[in-house]
Amino acid sequence: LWLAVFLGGRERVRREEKRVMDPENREAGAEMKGSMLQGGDGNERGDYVLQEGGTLMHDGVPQDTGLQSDCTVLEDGMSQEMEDRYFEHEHPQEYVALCEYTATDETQLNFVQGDKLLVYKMVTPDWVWAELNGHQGYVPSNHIMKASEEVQEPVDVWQDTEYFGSYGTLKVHLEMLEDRPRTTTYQEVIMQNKAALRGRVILDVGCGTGIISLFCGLYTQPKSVYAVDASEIVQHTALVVSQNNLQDLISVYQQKVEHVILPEKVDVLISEWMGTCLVFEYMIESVIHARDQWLKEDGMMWPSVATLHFCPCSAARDYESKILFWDNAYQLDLSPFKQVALEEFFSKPTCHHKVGAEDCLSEPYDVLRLDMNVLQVSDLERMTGQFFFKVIKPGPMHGFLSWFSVEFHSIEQKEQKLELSTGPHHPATHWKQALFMLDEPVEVQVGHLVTGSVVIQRNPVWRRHMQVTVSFAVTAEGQTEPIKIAEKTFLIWK
Ligand SMILES: C[S@@+](CC[C@H](N)C(=O)[O-])C[C@H]1O[C@@H](n2cnc3c(N)ncnc32)[C@H](O)[C@@H]1O
Repeated sequence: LWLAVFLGGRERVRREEKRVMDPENREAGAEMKGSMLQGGDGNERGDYVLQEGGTLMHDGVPQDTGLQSDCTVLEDGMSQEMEDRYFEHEHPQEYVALCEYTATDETQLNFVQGDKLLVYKMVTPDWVWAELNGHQGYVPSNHIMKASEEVQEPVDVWQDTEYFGSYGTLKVHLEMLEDRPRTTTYQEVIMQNKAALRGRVILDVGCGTGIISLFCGLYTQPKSVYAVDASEIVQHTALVVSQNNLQDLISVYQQKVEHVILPEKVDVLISEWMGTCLVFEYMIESVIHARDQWLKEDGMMWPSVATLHFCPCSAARDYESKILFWDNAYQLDLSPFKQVALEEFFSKPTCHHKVGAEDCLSEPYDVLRLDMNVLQVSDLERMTGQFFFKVIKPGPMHGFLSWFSVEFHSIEQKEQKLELSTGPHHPATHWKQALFMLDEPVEVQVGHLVTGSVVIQRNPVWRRHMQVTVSFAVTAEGQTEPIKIAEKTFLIWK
């Protein structure tokens, strides 16, 4: 659900620009005598001479300093125009000294490593005019770097600020609470296991408003419930717990579950962690960490199993409105926009999309089945599933529809389970379905086979994101040569 906020939110931009310092240059002492500037390393920089009249000479060649040639040189080596220009019109910028520097005359500044200097102007490629502790003077440019570059801001590859920020708003939680198929499934699981939960310790990973913990407190008599969430919403959750007089049973922690220290191990770990295409957001990783850290050996995971389903489908309305539209609009051929439209509309799945069950062209196929008791974090990097569809309804196959379901195993009756499905044959949930549109439809007939694979590759940098590659072949009944072979990769969302 974070997605909606994320898409509208501000993305962090990784700073590509990085100043590379040459340690030899940095260490080399620069000399300056009077108005003569000398390059510190004595190599390419040569000699600079600021002549009367303001002309800066480099190895005898006049340099363009951006100054008028008829400006007058002041006693300290600065021209009047420099002063005007630097001090009245330029905004000084903060720089940091990379190492110590001892001035070789009174027009230069002394400084030590870490000093913060205000730089007014780059006078030559090697010298800047700067200020330190109220004194102004020349500073060799290879001894300093911009303060903003000083410490590379660590990139938040989990985007936790935005992520937990979005879960800190009530709008997101209201949408989840209003999703009755979702919320009542968790309620039912707890009620059905009421007897087995008596005296047990429960961990609610990502408790949000606390609804699951509150159900546990209300319907069962657990020993204790630990409700953990890193978003600010839990400040209110703690009040709600007291308001319902459940503070002796439920303890609320505002922390990432990876960092929480609980007083004891737990019998049951319950969490609502599922995202688009089951795993987007990769909160599942936090659940696995919590399981390994806090669940007793024979403890119960809820959900116990999570399954991703795919199904070939028609989506004529989407294809017509987004792609065919460009063939003829207002009696004009706008088809050159079709390629742009494919990129813009169909390079990512259409999420939270409701496709009718009547648009499914075959029975769905379980492409991934995750056993939450044994799943490892390393399994999440690349997940591959196969599909094998037999077409039961003819039509244009515009793409694949995907959704997930989760199972909750009973604590006492091993065979009994409760299921929450987000598919088109079940009551709509806030997840709806994800539609993976092909670039062009394939006509399929009853009996055709659509076989292939789905690969979910987690983004190696942005840990909440992934790409989904669907490869498939369509083969007519009784034939061996496919009518169509294709592959398409979709981003969710980076
Ligand atoms: C999908 S919401 C579910 C909220 C609530 N359990 C419910 O059913 O209404 C997921 C919640 O998990 C929290 N969360 C995600 N990752 C977490 C982590 N690593 N540690 C703690 N909380 C986390 C989020 O802040 C969010 O409130």
